[in-house]
Amino acid sequence: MDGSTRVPPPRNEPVLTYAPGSPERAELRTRLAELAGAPLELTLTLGDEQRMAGGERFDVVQPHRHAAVLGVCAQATPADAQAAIRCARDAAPAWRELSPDDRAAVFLRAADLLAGPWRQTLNAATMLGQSKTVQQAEIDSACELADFWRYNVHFARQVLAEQPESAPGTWNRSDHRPLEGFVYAITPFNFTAIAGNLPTAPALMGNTVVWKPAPTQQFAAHFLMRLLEAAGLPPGVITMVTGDGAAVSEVALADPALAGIHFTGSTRVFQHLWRTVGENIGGYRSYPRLVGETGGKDFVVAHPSADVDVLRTALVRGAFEYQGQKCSAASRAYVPRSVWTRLRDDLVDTTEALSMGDVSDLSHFLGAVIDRRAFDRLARVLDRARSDDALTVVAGGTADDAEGFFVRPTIVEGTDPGHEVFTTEYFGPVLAVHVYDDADYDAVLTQLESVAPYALTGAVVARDRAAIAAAERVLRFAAGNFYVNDKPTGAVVGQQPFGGGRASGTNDKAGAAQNLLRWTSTRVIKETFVPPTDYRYPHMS
Ligand SMILES: NC(=O)c1ccc[n+]([C@@H]2O[C@H](COP(=O)([O-])OP(=O)(O)OC[C@H]3O[C@@H](n4cnc5c(N)ncnc54)[C@H](O)[C@@H]3O)[C@@H](O)[C@H]2O)c1
Ligand SMILES: N[C@@H](CCC=O)C(=O)O
Repeated sequence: MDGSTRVPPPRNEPVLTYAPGSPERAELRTRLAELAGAPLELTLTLGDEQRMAGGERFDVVQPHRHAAVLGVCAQATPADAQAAIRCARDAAPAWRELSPDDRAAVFLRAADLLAGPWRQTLNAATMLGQSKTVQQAEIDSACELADFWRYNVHFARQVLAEQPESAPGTWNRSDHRPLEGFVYAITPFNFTAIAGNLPTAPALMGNTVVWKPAPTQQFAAHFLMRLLEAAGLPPGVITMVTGDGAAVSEVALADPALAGIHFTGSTRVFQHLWRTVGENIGGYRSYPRLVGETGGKDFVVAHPSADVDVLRTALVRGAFEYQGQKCSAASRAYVPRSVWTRLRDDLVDTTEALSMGDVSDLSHFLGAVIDRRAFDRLARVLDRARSDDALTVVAGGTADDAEGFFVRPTIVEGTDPGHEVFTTEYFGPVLAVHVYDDADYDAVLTQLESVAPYALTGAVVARDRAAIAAAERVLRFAAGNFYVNDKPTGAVVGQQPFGGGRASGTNDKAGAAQNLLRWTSTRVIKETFVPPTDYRYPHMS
């Protein structure tokens, strides 16, 4: 990656179909049965040591069958966090001295292992632990993660190759150093790919990392760590700590060597981390880089010229795939009355027919929401919606936790576009619809632009080019990823670099050169070949 070698050109990992009779389907079924049948100890990884964290133990279960335990995990204690930071510090000199090509090779090998022999392990772990259907697991834990690793190597090469001009008689060089200290990567439950990307992107740039996965993603995170080891990641480059992170943050955010935070999760937690760093700012060796991709209240706005079939598909897939638990999920839609008249019954029937259940049965479109907390929160949202005169529940509206945390895909019609259903992130399968008079398209664009604090994803569905152009113009700052005649989910690494602004994050675009730049601290070296030997300038004579 110093410019003298060629790296394999990146390509997006093809999405396998898992159609009946396919070899990938058979292999996945075997792996699902194996992983479901053998509960694991979900340990910390501290250098070459794996042991249970010292705090309270808890079970990691299948969300769609909450009696089925996948493993036992434990809360990391402050002492565990200190041990992790020590590992990161000890591993740093050798890792940053390794050539960029050698570091890149680890992640290119990890990508090939993932796309090949490890594919069904990561898919099965993600399906069982996070209740993803096979389609949702395949685009996440197999394809997107392999893409992150391959494209990051490609983009890192561009970052490292970036060099300044040199005037005659001088040679200027940029030395893209890693940060001085450790990076703290904190990852969400909903994407195994994000869990894999957040610690490895800073590591690729020469940093060592303390990684804390979400407890509800810990099952797949465990296998991810094993995969990185199999790919040749040296011990200590990424240490993995388990649990909810409170004790880890107490230690990590107070450590003078905290060099950066790579976070994805809720706006509330990111703001808490940022605030704590602010309070401790005088105590760090350098200013920690704060990179966070957070919540969303993502919109689909339809114009009277919209194709109803395109709109219906964008809404069903955009709102309900993975139970609406994507930061990018369509959670509010603005539909002109003439289109709603033709769309409503069909959309409701399609939604009511979506099959939901244990994701090991590959025929389902939906699984369960992630845990008891999410279930209770969403059940309360549905209760409120049913008793609110300003809202009409037109599809779904029920939840059942007898076997798993199941929430029916729900559509709520709301007359007031300033209502909470159009502004609050619920992070579940709840789509709010506002029906507007056809003549009010421009006013609707203006209203939806800033009614919610977020600016992550959004989509316009229209055939009229002027309507598309108006949406692009008016909504320029309302989304970091904007879609025309498509659902607002499913960004592909290398094609739609992902991230949003406002309360949705720092928009450092995961899987792009912009993100990798944040994990470097550039030193510029100027060398003068024939230096001056007299301090005086000509104008002084
Ligand atoms: N913008 C994006 O790219 C993106 C992607 C995925 C998810 N998200 C957002 O993530 C949220 C859902 O994910 P979640 O429920 O896992 O989010 P969350 O904020 O509850 O948790 C995220 C991570 O932070 C950890 N955490 C919480 N408090 C902590 C603390 N004090 N110290 C250290 N770690 C702490 C959690 O254990 C978890 O690992 C939604 O708001 C969603 O929009 C955003
Ligand atoms: N990058 C994903 C969303 C990640 C957040 O949950 C998408 O584009 O759907």
